[in-house]
Amino acid sequence: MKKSVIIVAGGKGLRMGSELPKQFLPVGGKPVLMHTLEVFRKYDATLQIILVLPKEQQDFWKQLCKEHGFAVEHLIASGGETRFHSVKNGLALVQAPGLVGVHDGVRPFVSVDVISRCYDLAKEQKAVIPVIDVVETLRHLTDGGSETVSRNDYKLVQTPQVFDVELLKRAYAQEFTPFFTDDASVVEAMGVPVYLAEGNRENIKITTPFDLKVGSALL
Ligand SMILES: Nc1ccn([C@@H]2O[C@H](COP(=O)(O)OP(=O)(O)OP(=O)(O)O)[C@@H](O)[C@H]2O)c(=O)n1
Ligand SMILES: C[C@](O)(CO)[C@H](O)COP(=O)(O)O
Repeated sequence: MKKSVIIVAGGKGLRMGSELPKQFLPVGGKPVLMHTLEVFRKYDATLQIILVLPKEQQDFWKQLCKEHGFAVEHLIASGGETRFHSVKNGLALVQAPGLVGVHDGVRPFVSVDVISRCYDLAKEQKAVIPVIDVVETLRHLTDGGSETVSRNDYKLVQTPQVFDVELLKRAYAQEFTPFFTDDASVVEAMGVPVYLAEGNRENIKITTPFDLKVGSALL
């Protein structure tokens, strides 16, 4: 079965606040994005990798690849206005039938085990996402104040989110709404259930300068 992954790195990184876009910041001597592509290549030597980058960053990325002797083969698609639009641009390069994963470029610490589990389960389940337990106490904000809710009723959602290609293409043909914060929410909007798989705690999304410090410690 043909397998692809769309690695989205088309965002602005506003919460990181760095001049260099966060996907290019060095962790352990090389850009975040190179770690991310490498772990997918390690998972499967034949996986089609599609990297989504803003148009204006594509030449810089190619230059970085030369400088680092980075040889992981991949296609490049252009970033869109939101994550939804970036995924849609990447998806245009994927052909059915098969499985396609969508992964945040800024999640370089996903494990090969988690990638493998999500693709394996997606052969049967069609829509699979990795999640982890909530380890802190959760409060829900109400009109008057706030109240404790059971953390056992919630999960934290990660990527890669893996789908049957034809299903994901149908999902992404829907009109965008701001409620679409990940790929599962887009698929669910068609009434299709999503299967939960175990993620890995190290699979953090590098969002703020604090996450970069955690990332360096994880290497
Ligand atoms: N228009 C967009 C917005 C986000 N993303 C990608 O989606 C992933 C998760 O988004 P997030 O961490 O929020 O990245 P940014 O949108 O860049 O960050 P911020 O919200 O702080 O600006 C990132 O890999 C980001 O590059 C994307 O491909 N295209
Ligand atoms: C897809 C995601 O990483 C799952 O946790 C998350 O929803 C991305 O959110 P963001 O708003 O782009 O940070």
